[in-house]
Amino acid sequence: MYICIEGIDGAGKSLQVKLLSEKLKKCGYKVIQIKEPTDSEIGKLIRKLLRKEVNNALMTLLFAADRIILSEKIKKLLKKGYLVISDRCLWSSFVYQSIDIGEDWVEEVNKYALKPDITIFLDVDVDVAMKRCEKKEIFENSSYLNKARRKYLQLAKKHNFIIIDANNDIKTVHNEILKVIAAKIQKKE
Ligand SMILES: Nc1ncnc2c1ncn2[C@@H]1O[C@H](COP(=O)(O)OP(=O)(O)O)[C@@H](O)[C@H]1O
Ligand SMILES: Cc1cn([C@H]2C[C@H](O)[C@@H](COP(=O)(O)OP(=O)(O)O)O2)c(=O)[nH]c1=O
Repeated sequence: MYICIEGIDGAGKSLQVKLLSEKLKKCGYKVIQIKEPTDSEIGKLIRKLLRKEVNNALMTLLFAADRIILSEKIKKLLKKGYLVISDRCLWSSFVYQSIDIGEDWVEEVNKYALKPDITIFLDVDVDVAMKRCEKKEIFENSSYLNKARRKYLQLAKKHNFIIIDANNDIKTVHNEILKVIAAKIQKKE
């Protein structure tokens, strides 16, 4: 099963991916934790370019390329019975890249990227997220984050994301994620 945790910067994704992975490993599952952008050469280039204002079409293509390589790896892991838990996935491109250039082309270039079986959207108020963020990447300003949050909520409706209130404390959020995932895993077994 391919599980993705999504949300704006500061929602708590990387922390919750880690907590969920550790818990599921303790329960005896084979778990792989991943992240987008990845640590590949393309991922490294993306991180470098994120610090500059780069053409959005180029960023869309780079994110998609990074993701298509990753998708091939995920497919192999799923075949081996792993639970793959990701910090971000193609939905991040649907949110951040489509703000300027619309969703259709973003969807087209991500046609060959794997879609997660379950997407958990950590929904956090922008002011709470900003307080949690120390980094100053171009994405982290309040009007941008507000637009991104609204886009996530639209996608959540369309693609059945599970929405979790990420304003709550770390343990409460973790327990809610666990409840949802446990129910999905048991249903599949
Ligand atoms: N529910 C929470 N309550 C308070 N602080 C949190 C919570 N979740 C995450 N944090 C803290 O906020 C910061 C950003 O969390 P992180 O997991 O990196 O978010 P993201 O990956 O979504 O950007 C970290 O310092 C983390 O410890
Ligand atoms: C995966 C992905 C990330 N991003 C952006 C969102 C983030 O601001 C940035 C870096 O992602 P990330 O490392 O998750 O940021 P952070 O650790 O600060 O939460 O990349 C996109 O714009 N499109 C994408 O497809």
